[in-house]
Amino acid sequence: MATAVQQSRPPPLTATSDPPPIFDGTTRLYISYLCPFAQRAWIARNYKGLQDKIELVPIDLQNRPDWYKEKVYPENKVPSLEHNGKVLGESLDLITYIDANFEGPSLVPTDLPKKEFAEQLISHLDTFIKQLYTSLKEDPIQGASIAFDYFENALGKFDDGPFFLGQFSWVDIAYVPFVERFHLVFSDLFKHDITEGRPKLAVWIEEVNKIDAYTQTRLDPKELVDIYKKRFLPQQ
Ligand SMILES: N[C@@H](CCC(=O)N[C@@H](CS)C(=O)NCC(=O)O)C(=O)O
Repeated sequence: MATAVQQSRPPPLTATSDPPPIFDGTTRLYISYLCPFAQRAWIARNYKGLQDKIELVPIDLQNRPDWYKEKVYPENKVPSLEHNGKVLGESLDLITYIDANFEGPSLVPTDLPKKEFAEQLISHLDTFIKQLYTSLKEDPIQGASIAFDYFENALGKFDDGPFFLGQFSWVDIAYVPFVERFHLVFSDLFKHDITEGRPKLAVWIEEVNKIDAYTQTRLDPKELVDIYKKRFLPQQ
C-alpha cells in the first residue's frame, strides 16, 4: 500500500478557542476528525487538490465552541462549508457542491448510465449504514453479510476500473468512511473479515487505500476500534 507522509493536522478547536475570522473571504471546511460524514467532504477537498483553497477547521464536538452554532452553522453539525459569504451543510451536498464550484478532477460522472447508477447507490446509503450499525447490536456477521453482499454485487456493474462507477467518484467517497470503520470493527471485535468471499470488495479496499486524498483522512485504527468498543460493547 502506498503510504504518503501524513499531512499535519491542525488541533481541533474547543469551547475556549477563538473563532476564525468568519466571512473574511476565506473558504473553510469545518469538520471533526472522528466524523464519517465530515470525512466525505474532506476527501473531496483533498482529491480535487484544494488543500490551499479550502482551509480545514477541525472542531472538538465533545467540547464544542458556542460560536460554531451561533455564528457558523446553526445546525451545529459537521461538516459545513463557509464559501462566498454563506455556510452550507450536509456531506453529500458538499461533495457535489465542491465538485461543481471548484477546479480539479471531476467526481460526478456525466455519462448517463453511470449517473443513474450513482443515484441508485447514493439512495442506498442510509439502508447500508443502518444495516451495519444495527448489526452491531444484533447479529454482526449476518448484518455484514447483507450489507457487503450488496456492495460486492454493485462493484460488478462497470468493469472499466475497480470502483463503483469504474473510476473513483463521489459514490466511493460517500461509502468509504463506513467501510473503513466496519472493516476494522468486524475484524477486531468479531474476528470477521468482510472481504472473505468478496473479491471485488477486497480490491476496492486495496485501491481506495492507494488514494492519498483518502488515506490522509483515515482515523488511527486503535482509536477507531476503542470508540466502537465503548459504544457497542460496553461490557468488554
Ligand atoms: N446528515 C449529516 C450528518 C452530519 C452529522 O450527523 N454529523 C455529526 C458528527 S458525525 C454531528 O455533527 N453531530 C453533532 C450533533 O449532532 O450535535 C451529513 O451527512 O452531513
